[in-house]
Amino acid sequence: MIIDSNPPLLDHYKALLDHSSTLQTAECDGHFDGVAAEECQLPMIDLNGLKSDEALERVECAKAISKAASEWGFFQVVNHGISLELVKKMRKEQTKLFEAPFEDKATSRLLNNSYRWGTPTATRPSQFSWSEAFHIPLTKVSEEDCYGDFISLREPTEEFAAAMSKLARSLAGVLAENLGHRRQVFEEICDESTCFLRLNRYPACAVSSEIFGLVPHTDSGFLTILRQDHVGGLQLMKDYKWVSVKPNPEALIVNIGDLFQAWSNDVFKSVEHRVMTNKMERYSIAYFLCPSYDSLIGSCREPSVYRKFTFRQYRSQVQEDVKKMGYKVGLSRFLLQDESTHTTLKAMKTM
Ligand SMILES: C=C1C[C@]23C[C@@]1(O)CC[C@H]2[C@@]12CC[C@H](O)[C@@](C)(C(=O)O1)[C@H]2[C@@H]3C(=O)O
Ligand SMILES: O=C(O)CCC(=O)C(=O)O
Ligand SMILES: [Fe+2]
Repeated sequence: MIIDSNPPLLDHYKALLDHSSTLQTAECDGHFDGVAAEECQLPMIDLNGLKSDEALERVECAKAISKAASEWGFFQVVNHGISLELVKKMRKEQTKLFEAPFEDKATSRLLNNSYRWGTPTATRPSQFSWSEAFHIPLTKVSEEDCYGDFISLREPTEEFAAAMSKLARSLAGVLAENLGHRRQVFEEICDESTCFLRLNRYPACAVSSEIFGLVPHTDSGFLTILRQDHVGGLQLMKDYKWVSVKPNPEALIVNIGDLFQAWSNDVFKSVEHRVMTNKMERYSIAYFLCPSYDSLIGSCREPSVYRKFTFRQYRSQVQEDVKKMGYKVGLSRFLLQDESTHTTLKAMKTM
């Protein structure tokens, strides 16, 4: 059996796994239904439509984006303006970074000291994340000092982050406009202070195919753009079932985050997703478009489903819940009505 020891995921989780007589996986916790998830074709949007000379084509493209954001919460885009050459350069440098010895990644203050691995707070297998990541704040992307011995990562990261940022803002603008708002509304509340790039690596996992690469969650920000490699493993909730997203080398995946769901008053959906492990390692990069900490997120329509809150309040509530309960409760914490009922239902679901 090939066990990846960088990072030392197995050493860390062994005690929890050893606890049960059989290998206790997330299935035993009721998180797997025992049926292989069906592969789905996410709505595919050709972004050339937004630049068309024909007004009708531009409108149709914008409508297709909004439809996908409200029916799926997820879609994929092609002709997004990020070249395959840049994606390949990024992958090469990302691989070099993660291949570094564990101690270097964990202790050398790399990339704003943003290295994370596994789930330190996990008390049972369903809470494991068999993965490692760097969260690079956009404000740090250009700082040479952040890169240490990995300075060749700086140039592609800078270019990649700028392109993802432009794309995320443009998509958020289209979605806002389709709800009757100004395209610039997100330009005004999103600055670089909270947006970040997350470099993910999911090591090969020979322990069980039923351990998560990344535990089920919704993203907290406005919008996420993801580049996944050819391995696959991303699954999302569609019509109360987990479905797998087929990798497409030319496409980027876009998903709505909690704050966009709140802002749109539940028109756009922040959908739960997770990453399954594989016998092959997998890489991905996600860009998170977030508002500055103190901007107030209210609903763009009345009557509002959620009370107004800032991103700072939302983040600290998520962190508090994860610390206290081991999972994120999320948006239902901020519902104006039936607050306690929703929180209880969500808690029961994740038990
Ligand atoms: C334990 C957790 C931290 C996390 C929310 C979660 O319940 C499950 C996934 C985590 C994740 C992964 C992607 C993003 O980086 C993140 C900010 C998110 O929205 O979900 C983190 C959460 C977090 O650290 O707040
Ligand atoms: O790696 C993936 O496919 C998904 C990553 C993800 O969901 C996240 O970083 O929030
Ligand atoms: Fe996510």
